[in-house]
Order: sequence, then structure tokens, then C-alpha cells
Amino acid sequence: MQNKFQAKLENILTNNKSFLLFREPNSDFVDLWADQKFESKNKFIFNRFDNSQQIIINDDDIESIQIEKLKNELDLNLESNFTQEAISYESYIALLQNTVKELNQTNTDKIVISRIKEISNKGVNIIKTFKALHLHYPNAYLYLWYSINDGLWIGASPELLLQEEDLTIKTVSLAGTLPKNEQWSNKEILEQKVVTDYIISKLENTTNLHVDGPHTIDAGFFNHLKSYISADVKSYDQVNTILQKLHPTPAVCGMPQQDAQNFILKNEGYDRKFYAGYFGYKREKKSLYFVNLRCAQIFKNTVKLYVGGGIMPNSNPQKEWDETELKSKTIGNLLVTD
Ligand SMILES: C=C(O[C@@H]1C=C(C(=O)O)C=C[C@H]1O)C(=O)O
Repeated sequence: MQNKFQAKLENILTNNKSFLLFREPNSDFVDLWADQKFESKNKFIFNRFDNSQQIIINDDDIESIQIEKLKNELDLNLESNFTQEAISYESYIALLQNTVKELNQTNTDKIVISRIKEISNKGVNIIKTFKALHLHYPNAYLYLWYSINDGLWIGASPELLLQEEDLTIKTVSLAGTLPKNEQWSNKEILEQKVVTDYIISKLENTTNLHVDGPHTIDAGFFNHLKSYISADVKSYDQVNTILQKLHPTPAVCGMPQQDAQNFILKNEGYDRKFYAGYFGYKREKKSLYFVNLRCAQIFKNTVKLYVGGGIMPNSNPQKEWDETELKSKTIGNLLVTD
């Protein structure tokens, strides 16, 4: 197993091909995917936030290895960062104020605003960082994606978008963020309820619908509110339809969806690319898609961290800035530099 994994990875690196390392929650194993250029029953999908692009890896020979056995050296020829995209504190506060104003003057209830935070360094050891994330976030959807066209992405997402096994689907409503010592207020409770109500409205043709929560969950440096939702479907086609209907949920976009999305695309001032999009696979017995949050793009001497938060009519811009700083620690504090 180990030899086949290493041989596959070496072949990928020698030929400078795109690949993906993916670890599911509560697993010590990592899967290696690379596109075989023809159809397979196994498909890994990368979908942008704005749905403008979907990349698919087809792979009949997914290899797995214990994460601790991964070699620490991974020689990728990473690009330098040519586009400075980080927004200043002042500009972000102005954007948040503008968003609060929009929410108070229109019928829009919630808008998720985000930004890029850039960190300069001497270069990241990618595998050591992946291993650190693995140990620190056992419950996260952990991936490392090297794409010839889209660069190197890494993420440790806490948010399941949709999972299906034996025609039972699972999803979660995740929203509301506070430092560990603070108590939930109406603002976070309503912010999360907007997501739960939205998800339930998209599951109209299912049976056995269950909602459990909201519960307080530990997301590393802070807490979230989370409800667990499950239901039964009649066919896999229905799973696909639900997936299209769910994305983007008000956890990453807002409510009403179209108004929030228009506001984001017009005002955020940068391209979210794959951040707040969804990633995941369809394999023969299971499909699993998660929201691409707590992610970063790694360049030669820079890391771009993507962070955001849900804005409500009574949001405090300074607190929302602090929340994005806190979220940036998820990946930012665990980067291992050479
Ligand atoms: C938008 C992000 O996270 C989302 C927004 C949250 C919030 O506003 O409290 C919480 C969890 C996620 O659904 C992010 O991490 O960038």
C-alpha cells in the first residue's frame, strides 16, 4: 500500500500533475487522488463559490496511507504571489459598516462578508503543516489540493454540506462564532436559525427529516452553533438536486440568497475563487461534500488566508473584524515554515 502510494505521488510530482490529498474526519488515513483523464465512478469535485467553475478529478485507483507515514518533503514549484489582495483594517471596517446599513435599509436579513489576510514567510513545509492540521483538527475535512491552474490550496473545514449513504442524507447548520469564554446572544442564535430554516426549506421532498440542535461545538480557537440535520431520499439524483439547491447556504452567502450574493459580488472587492465553495466526492457507496472554509492558498513566500463571518442588522464591525482575525488562526497558527 505504502509503496503504491509513494509511487503514485512520485509519478505525479515528476510529471508536474495536479493532485489532491484528502482526510475525512476522525481518520488517520489520507487519500491520494489524481485525474486519470477518463470517466470513473469516483469523482472529486471542486466547486467555486459563485458556481462559475467546477473542476472534477476522475480516479479509479485512489491510494491511501497513514498520515504519519507521509514523507515530509514535497517539492512543488510554487508561484510567487503577484496580486496583493489583502484589505486594510480601515477598508474592511468601512465595508462592514456599509453591510450593516444595507441590512437595516433593505429586506436582506443576513450577508456573509469575507476578506483575504496575507502572511509573508520563508516558505511553508506543506506536509508538516498538513500533519499539524491533522493532529489539531481531528473532526475537520482536511485537504491539500495542488492544481496546475489554480495553485496550492489547503483547508481544514468544520462544515459538512451534504453526505449520502444508503439514501440517507446528512447536513449541518453551522453559524455563530464566539471566543470560548463568551455566551451566545440573540444575534448568533438568529444568525444560525436563518441557516437551519433555509436548509429545511430545501429538503421539502425528503422523508424522515430530523433536526438536532443547536449545540455548542468546539472549532479550535473558538466555538460555533451547530444543528445536525438528516433525512431520507429516494434516489441519488435527488442528492444532486439538493446539493445544487443548498449551495450557497446562508452560512457563507446570506438571506435572501440572491440579494446577499449580489451584494457580495458587488462590494467585497476580491474574487473568493474556491473559498466558500464546496468540495467533495462521489464514490460507489457514499458521497460527501463539505464547504470550503478555513482555507488558504500557499505561494512561494506568502500565504493567503480566506476568512469571513455572517453580518446581521445588529452586528458590531469591530467584533466582526476580531472574528475574522480569530478564524485566521485556524490555519495561520499552524503553518510550519522551513
Ligand atoms: C464564513 C466563515 O464561516 C462561516 C460563518 C460563521 C459565522 O459567521 O459565525 C460560522 C461558521 C461558518 O459557517 C469562515 O470561516 O470564513
